[in-house]
Amino acid sequence: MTDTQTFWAVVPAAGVGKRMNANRPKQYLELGGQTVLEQTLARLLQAEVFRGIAVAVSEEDGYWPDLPIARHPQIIRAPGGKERADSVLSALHALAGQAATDDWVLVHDAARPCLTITDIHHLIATLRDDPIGGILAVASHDTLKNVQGESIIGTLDRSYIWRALTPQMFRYGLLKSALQTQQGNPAITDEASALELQGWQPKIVAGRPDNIKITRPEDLALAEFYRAQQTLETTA
Ligand SMILES: Nc1ccn([C@@H]2O[C@H](COP(=O)(O)OP(=O)(O)OP(=O)(O)O)[C@@H](O)[C@H]2O)c(=O)n1
Ligand SMILES: C[C@](O)(CO)[C@H](O)COP(=O)(O)O
Repeated sequence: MTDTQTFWAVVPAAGVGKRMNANRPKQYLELGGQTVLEQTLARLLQAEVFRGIAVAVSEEDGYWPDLPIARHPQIIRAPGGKERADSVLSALHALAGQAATDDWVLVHDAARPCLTITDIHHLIATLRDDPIGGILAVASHDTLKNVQGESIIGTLDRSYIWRALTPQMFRYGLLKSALQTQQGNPAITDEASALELQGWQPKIVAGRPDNIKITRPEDLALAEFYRAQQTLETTA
């Protein structure tokens, strides 16, 4: 195991949060006395493994400059893109000249503030000597149905079905190349799908199911609950 590897984080934070239906993009909603984005970045900084964190924020976004964390020495701002994959690629471009081809990049959604330091360290420890990389994910524990309209047309074999989370951890050069090749492809909703379409088979690493993505209004209270539970765990 080489201890001289370098790790970067990329945080796509340029979405508008349509499904949240709030008065501002969901990453700027209040959570635990700060914004969701600040809480997510705090978890990444607390892991004490990243050389730098590139955050993709919308150009029109008036909220970002007012956040104290925007001036943190490890934070690098990048312009957001039309889709999440474009924002991630933009953040990778912002690391050009600093990140080496074989450096690791962990891409983590700004909308996932319940990520634990333990899961960051677990993902890195599991994949740091892997040639490709992989993702945190959660195995499905429910029966899953294939549906057309309002009718069930089949039942999926759930032993093959996992829910992808973030961070998704890949080598800088490989990830940048895959996202550039797949730019504009609407099927690319995470980093792993871009690698898959290039013929790679990223690894799955079991992560905590409370690492939820704040997507709909009810998710904010759930995130508050999970973070409170995590605090109890760490102080027990
Ligand atoms: N053009 C985009 C779209 C999304 N994201 C980010 O990608 C993460 C996951 O995306 P999602 O949950 O879909 O966020 P939104 O696109 O904002 O949500 P919605 O689809 O409801 O608008 C979020 O942190 C979001 O800010 C981004 O950086 N750039
Ligand atoms: C990257 C991701 O969070 C993995 O589950 C998910 O694909 C993001 O999808 P979204 O539609 O951009 O929220």
